[in-house]
Amino acid sequence: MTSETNSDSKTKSPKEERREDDRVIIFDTTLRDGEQCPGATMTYEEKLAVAELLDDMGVDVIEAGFPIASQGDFESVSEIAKRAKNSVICGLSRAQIPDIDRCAEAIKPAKRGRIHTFIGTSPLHRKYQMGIDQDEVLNRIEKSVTRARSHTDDVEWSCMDATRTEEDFLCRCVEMAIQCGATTVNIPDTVGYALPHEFAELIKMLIERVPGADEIVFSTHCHDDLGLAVANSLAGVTKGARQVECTINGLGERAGNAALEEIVMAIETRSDAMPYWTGIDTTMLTRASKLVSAVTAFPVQYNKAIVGRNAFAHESGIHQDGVLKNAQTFEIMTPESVGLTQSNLVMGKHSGRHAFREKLKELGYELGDNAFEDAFVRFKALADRKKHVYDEDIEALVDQEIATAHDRIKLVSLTVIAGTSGPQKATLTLDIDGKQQTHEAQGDGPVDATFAAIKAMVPHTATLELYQVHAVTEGTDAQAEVTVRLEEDGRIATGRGSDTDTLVASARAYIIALNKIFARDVRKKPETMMAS
Ligand SMILES: CC(=O)SCCNC(=O)CCNC(=O)[C@H](O)C(C)(C)COP(=O)(O)OP(=O)(O)OC[C@H]1O[C@@H](n2cnc3c(N)ncnc32)[C@H](O)[C@@H]1OP(=O)(O)O
Ligand SMILES: CC(C)C(=O)C(=O)O
Ligand SMILES: [Mg+2]
Repeated sequence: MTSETNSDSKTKSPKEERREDDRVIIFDTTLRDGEQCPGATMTYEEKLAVAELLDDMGVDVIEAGFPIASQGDFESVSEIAKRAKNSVICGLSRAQIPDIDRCAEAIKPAKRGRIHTFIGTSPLHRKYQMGIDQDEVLNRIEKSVTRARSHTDDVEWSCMDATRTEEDFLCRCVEMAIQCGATTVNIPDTVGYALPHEFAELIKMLIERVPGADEIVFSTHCHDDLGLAVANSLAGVTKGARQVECTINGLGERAGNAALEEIVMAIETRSDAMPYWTGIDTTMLTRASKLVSAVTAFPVQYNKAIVGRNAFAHESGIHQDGVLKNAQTFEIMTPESVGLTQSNLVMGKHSGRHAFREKLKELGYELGDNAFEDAFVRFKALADRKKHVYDEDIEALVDQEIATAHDRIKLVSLTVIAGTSGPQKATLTLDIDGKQQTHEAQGDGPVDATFAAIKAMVPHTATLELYQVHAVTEGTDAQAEVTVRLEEDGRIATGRGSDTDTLVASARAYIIALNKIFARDVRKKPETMMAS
């Protein structure tokens, strides 16, 4: 790599020069492996929305779920299969006939469907997970892949824990899968154990040694336990793998999977050093990241490559100076290439009303004159205290104005009767539009009773999509942090409440989410809001 590799003289291979052999198939498993990480469960509608975006973005294969896992998973895979325009829709199944048949049924509506079947091959998985020997593993590969091929021509087979499997045995397993009709052989680093040079050698070894290897596609599926998932996947590609399994924001079991956005942008940005290419519309990466973060309620870390909020931010003077003169001094890719419509407006205490109005417009606010003046005065006060004012600060500043002006509901007091003798009751006092009201409600447990009391006093159509409790600290006096997600007309509002009393935290979280829904309605009509 020379200093010129990322300069004006950098030569990217034009599209027409791209060789079909160098195309890397992007297999997204956000809806399957991604959803397997604790707390990332998505609703049916959320899965459909994510799948639609992945399809539009040019993802080649969408692993939509594990159909035997639940009726819900079956239905979402099936609906995604029905709706997909371009992507191949894939379902996962163990090396068991009922799993495979259920998967085949789920992907049936797809224009192009794939069955993905897997089995553990390592000594640990053979002995402890399944209690079977090498011959039985081979027998199950034969039966499962053959069964999958009886349903479809597109069959992927995976050797779970491949990187801790004896090489000779792994070769025999891969050979068996190919003989029985697997068209893609996926090599998972299930526990994120491999180092890049080892993973590269493993792919090379399999391609060189296994008969029929040149007839099929080798795939990588790397986990990030040592932070090497992307490096390992790319190392595999350099030795012949042509499918990479990955997820948006790197979501997935434990530390996650290889991040799709990082794989795609590494291939795109370093096309001077690697001949590979993908079919992904990179300008949709930011949207995809935001959508997955919103539906899973998993925040994206600020310094996350490609999609973190600091990924293209420059705050220090020397960097700002360089970027203003030529962005390439400190940027190896443009924000626009990943779909960031980055503003040239750097907001600070020296900004004036024109810039502030433009910024508000860009963020989707149109305030009346009085509201604008109020917001501008508070923005100036904030900029005096803060070194850099981010878009989020301005949004919070204006939203807070809207929220406080329209904080229709406030919690005044809550008394709950719980325990085994039942019925569980909540007596709740709320301040609604400045007037105090009290209501007693019964429920199926104290949380249900509390929410029933809120619903009785503040009738609304939003439905409860998620209720989650986390202990912020340890011990029986821990602060409980409750997350409540409400859905109304396809839009989500999330509320977080904390208190040492879980029920008070629950009531707070619900009320915050409700207030957000009311504030949003007002935000749709800014002038009305300001007039009120
Ligand atoms: C590395 C990965 O990501 S693997 C995918 C992990 N994802 C998931 O597990 C999510 C979905 N899973 C589920 O909903 C459930 O685990 C189900 C429906 C698949 C199975 O549920 P259950 O029948 O209750 O079994 P349970 O999950 O407790 O145990 C797994 C069983 O599958 C067996 N098994 C595990 N992997 C495989 C495989 N690839 N092929 C065949 N059998 C397997 C285990 O040995 C165990 O069998 P046993 O009951 O004979 O001991
Ligand atoms: C099911 C397989 C592909 C998997 O997720 C893994 O091994 O990590
Ligand atoms: Mg995995």
